Parts: sequence; structure tokens; C-alpha cells
Amino acid sequence: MDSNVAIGLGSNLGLSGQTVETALELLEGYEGIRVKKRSHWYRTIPVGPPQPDYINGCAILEVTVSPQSLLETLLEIEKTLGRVRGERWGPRTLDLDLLLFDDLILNTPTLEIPHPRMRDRAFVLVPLAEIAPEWIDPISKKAIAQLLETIDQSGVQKLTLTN
Ligand SMILES: Nc1ncnc2c1ncn2[C@@H]1O[C@H](COP(=O)(O)OP(=O)(O)OP(=O)(O)O)[C@@H](O)[C@H]1O
Ligand SMILES: Nc1nc2c(c(=O)[nH]1)N=C(CO)CN2
Repeated sequence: MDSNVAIGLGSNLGLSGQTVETALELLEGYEGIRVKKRSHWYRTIPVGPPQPDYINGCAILEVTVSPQSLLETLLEIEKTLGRVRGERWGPRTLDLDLLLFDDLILNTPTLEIPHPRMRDRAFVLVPLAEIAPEWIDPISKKAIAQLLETIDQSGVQKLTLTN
């Protein structure tokens, strides 16, 4: 059975625009993963310690793999594209977050779904609302478009030259 998954992509080191594009291409190359929809890319003000602006976006995948297996794939792509783990919420060449997996709620030591911080993050909700405004977050029971209404979006700016 196919599952619908939302992921978030982010980068603020190196050639960020290229890196996030390549991440989507690599994902398409995996058995059991298809990229169904993608948002525009956005320039976003960093949340956390002072660091360069990010490029952020979201994609909807159709998958036949398990949540854990998908997480492993995301971590593998982060590694392939040069991510070195630094400080928490610090700069990175690529960050791939698993945001939503159907209407699943999962809490394991290595994987939490929905992503626990997605509801507070304009850099997630703005691109996600572009491609999945009606998707209901199973924790808050609110649609993504509704969650977006409650947060400050001023740090998120659509990039018009790409995508
Ligand atoms: N929904 C999820 N998506 C991605 N990683 C997750 C998720 N839930 C738990 N993790 C775990 O979080 C670990 C560390 O993630 P990471 O270093 O990307 O955190 P971060 O990007 O600094 O912070 P944040 O999670 O706030 O975006 C991953 O190795 C993974 O095991
Ligand atoms: N704007 C923005 N800020 C961040 C981001 C991100 O992707 N975009 N990721 C972080 C670590 O998860 C910390 N801060």
C-alpha cells in the first residue's frame, strides 16, 4: 500500500540551491519512493544561533517503504551531500526532516512523527501549505493552512528565480 509522506528540506552552507535540488533527484532514485509534489524554494531567516539564511522547501512523496526505512534513506542522502553534524540547530549543508506520514503518530527514540517542531516553524509551514494545505496534523487535528494562520511568516520569502 502506498503512503503519503511530507518532508522538509533545508540548507544554509555551500551551494544550497543545488544541494536541495540534488536531494530530490537522489530520492527519486530509491526503490519505493516517488516525489509527487514539490514546493517553491524559499529564503528563510535562521531560527536558532546566528548563521547564514537558509533555503527551505517541502515535498510530498508517495512511498511503499516503512517510516524507519525512509528515515534511513533521508540520513543517507544527508551524508552523501556532505552534511557534517555540528551544533544543534547550527548551520548545515543539508537537513531532511520527515514531517508527516499519512495520519500516523509514532514515538521511538530515533523517529518522531509528526515532526515535533513543525507546528512552530514558518520555514516548514509556508512551503508545506503551498502543496498540502488540507493535510490534517494528527496531533493538533488542525489543517496545515490553519496552523499557518497562527504563526509569524515574516522571515520566509519566496524565491522567484528557481523552480
Ligand atoms: N521526524 C523526524 N525527521 C527527521 N529526523 C528525526 C525525526 N524524528 C527524530 N529524528 C531524529 O533526529 C535526529 C537528529 O536530527 P537532526 O540532527 O537533523 O536535528 P536538527 O535538524 O538539528 O533539529 P530539528 O529536529 O529541530 O530539525 C535524526 O538522526 C533522527 O534520528
Ligand atoms: N530558517 C531555518 N532555520 C533553521 C532550520 C531551517 O531549515 N531553516 N533548521 C534548523 C535545524 O533543524 C535550525 N534553524
